[in-house]
Amino acid sequence: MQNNPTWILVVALALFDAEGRLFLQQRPTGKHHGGMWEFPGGKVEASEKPANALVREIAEELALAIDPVQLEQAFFAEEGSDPAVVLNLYTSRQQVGVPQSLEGQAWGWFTLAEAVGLPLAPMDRKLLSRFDR
Ligand SMILES: Nc1nc2c([nH]c(=O)n2[C@@H]2O[C@H](COP(=O)(O)OP(=O)(O)OP(=O)(O)O)[C@@H](O)[C@H]2O)c(=O)[nH]1
Repeated sequence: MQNNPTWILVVALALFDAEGRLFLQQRPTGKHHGGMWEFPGGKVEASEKPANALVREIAEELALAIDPVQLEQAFFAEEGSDPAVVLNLYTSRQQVGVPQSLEGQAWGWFTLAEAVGLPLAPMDRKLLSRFDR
């Protein structure tokens, strides 16, 4: 990978519970988009496959074991430059139990109508609008 990439790949998960509610978490203040609500996930590291990066991020952030077989590719979004962030969103309806916020973020399960009322990271708002309500 080049030292100054023009884009970075971020993987994120739209995780739905049995009632069709969506899991979202709040970004820590002080980080890019601090205080905004987002899908769990993070940057894909060099030499990592995107789905494996997502499984790793969800384990690190929420102590949840996501089954890659239950991941479905959903939508892409792109934002900014130098580098552009390309967000690859997956969905899963795997029933996971209660997440543990290992990094201390607030989190919750939201209907899509509730989710759009939250302060969302801009790409997340675009991505959410793609789901049927
Ligand atoms: N994880 C995640 N990142 C998102 C979302 N939407 C969005 O714009 N981003 C942006 O994508 C980038 C991902 O950064 P991250 O901080 O979550 O990734 P990370 O944990 O691997 O990185 P770190 O080592 O910098 O903490 C940030 O610029 C973040 O603001 C989203 O829904 N989930």
